Amino acid sequence: MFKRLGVHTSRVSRSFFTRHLSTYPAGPSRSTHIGWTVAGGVILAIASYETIRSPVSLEEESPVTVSKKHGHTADPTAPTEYITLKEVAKHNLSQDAWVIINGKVYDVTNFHQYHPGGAAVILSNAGSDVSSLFNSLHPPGTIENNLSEESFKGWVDPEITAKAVAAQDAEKARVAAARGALPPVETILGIEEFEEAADSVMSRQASAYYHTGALDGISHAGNKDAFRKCRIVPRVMRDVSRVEPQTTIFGIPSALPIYISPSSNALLGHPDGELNMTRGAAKTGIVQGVSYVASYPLKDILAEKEVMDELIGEKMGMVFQVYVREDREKNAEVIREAIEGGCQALLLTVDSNVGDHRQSVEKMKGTTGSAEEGRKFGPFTKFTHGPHDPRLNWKDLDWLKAVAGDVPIYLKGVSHIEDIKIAKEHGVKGCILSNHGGRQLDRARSGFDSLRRIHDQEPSITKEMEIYVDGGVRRGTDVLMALALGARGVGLGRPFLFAQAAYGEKGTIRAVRILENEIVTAMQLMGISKLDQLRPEMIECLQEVWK
Ligand SMILES: Cc1cc2nc3c(=O)[nH]c(=O)nc-3n(C[C@H](O)[C@H](O)[C@H](O)COP(=O)(O)O)c2cc1C
Repeated sequence: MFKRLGVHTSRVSRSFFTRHLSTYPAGPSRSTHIGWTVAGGVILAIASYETIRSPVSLEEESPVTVSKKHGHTADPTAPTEYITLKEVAKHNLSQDAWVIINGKVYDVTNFHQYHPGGAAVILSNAGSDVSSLFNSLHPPGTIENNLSEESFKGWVDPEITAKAVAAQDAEKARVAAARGALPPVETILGIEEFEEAADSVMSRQASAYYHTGALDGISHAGNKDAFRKCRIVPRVMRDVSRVEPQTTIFGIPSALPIYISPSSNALLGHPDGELNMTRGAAKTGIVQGVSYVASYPLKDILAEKEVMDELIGEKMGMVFQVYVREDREKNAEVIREAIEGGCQALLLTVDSNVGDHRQSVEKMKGTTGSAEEGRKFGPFTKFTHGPHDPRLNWKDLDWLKAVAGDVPIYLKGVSHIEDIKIAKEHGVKGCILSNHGGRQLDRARSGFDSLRRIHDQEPSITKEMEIYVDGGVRRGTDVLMALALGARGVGLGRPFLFAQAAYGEKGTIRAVRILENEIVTAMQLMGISKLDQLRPEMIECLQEVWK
């Protein structure tokens, strides 16, 4: 539910978090209550992503008291008073909303409107225990990164939540066993095989979050289909004993024409989250795209980059993806932090000016929305969309350019050829043709189909500015087909999320190695030894019926 936001993020220090850990009530359920731990200054996720709703009901609770004394306080720092479920239940309004998360009560009245997943899910659960829902979708660190210290209202008696805690522990044990049962990473032979491995170690909700597309999933499925429509016409009898798959991506030298497309919430899959990708990208020489809403704090990712730079003896490739928020000042602060930390380009995501619309994930949250009668919207009703800013428009590029200084800007999520031309006029370095992995506008054309369209209509564009593609790329041949039609490189989102979820850093490296092998072999079989020998004539695609 919660993610880092521009507003109300008065960052609570780690000491706030650890203090709360250390004051957690003593007693039998203490060791089973918390799904998080702190190691070496880094918060490690061992949160269980269980599907349970708390089995606690109001009926199970003792009288209407606001608090009750706890009898066994062996730990002098343990709370002696608890907030009753009945008291929490009273705070179930948008102007007064409390929730229970892992035995702690939080006031989210000033937060719910900024919740990236929408206010509705918080409000429909206000006044209740949302631990299972929360744990299944949020990485550790979420609370302290988003809620102020004052939001913490107190504790719920651990005896009351013991059943829910036990269920979460069972899930933790299941995940540990599933990780132990994973086959060696070297047995993964194609990047799509990571999905099954990752699904076995993730909760149903976390898997759904990674897999899902918007609404009917037409764009999501269409992304892979777009590549299936095409065939390669290889050349023969050429010396391909030496092959060079190297190129530059976003102006950064890259071992391969691929990059890790920025994706949020890597921590949902693995305790090291985005750091797995930082390490994997550095060690294989490809570029990592870091999401504006990465689950690890940006400063931790940048610190890991520094470690990697030292290790590999050069600057690893890292670019920062930008979401424009209503609070531009806070926005600028985050972007400057990324640049100062060594990010070499900015990818401005332009297909997400409002939040997503993913029915399958919504279903799991159990939100119902409104069923009130009456006309809700008039012409040009002003909508609020959580942290996204629906005002985003071309003029914002002047603001971003001023913040970026010399750092080049690329637009991520472009489909229409006219938008590419406007972007060029605004001094943007390049565009990423993408429909956000089919997660935003369902039925939006795939990035690869947009590339084909450009190639048909105005192929010179790919010479005038850098064009990238993402969405549905799963094989080395997909990469080469995109390059043959004018792309400089391609991004992969889900494959790296799943790879790191199942195998951590090793998964990221293995995914790169698999793609490297496929790219090099396909280049040889196509009769080319360098990427610039790829030609559009080597690709033939089924034409759409309307052509
Ligand atoms: C779970 C998930 C989270 C994502 N988060 C972001 C994000 O924070 N910012 C962004 O610009 N794109 C995000 N994307 C989109 C990816 O960058 C990329 O466009 C997409 O995943 C490409 O499609 P693919 O998954 O088929 O490779 C996300 C995608 C997924 C699957």
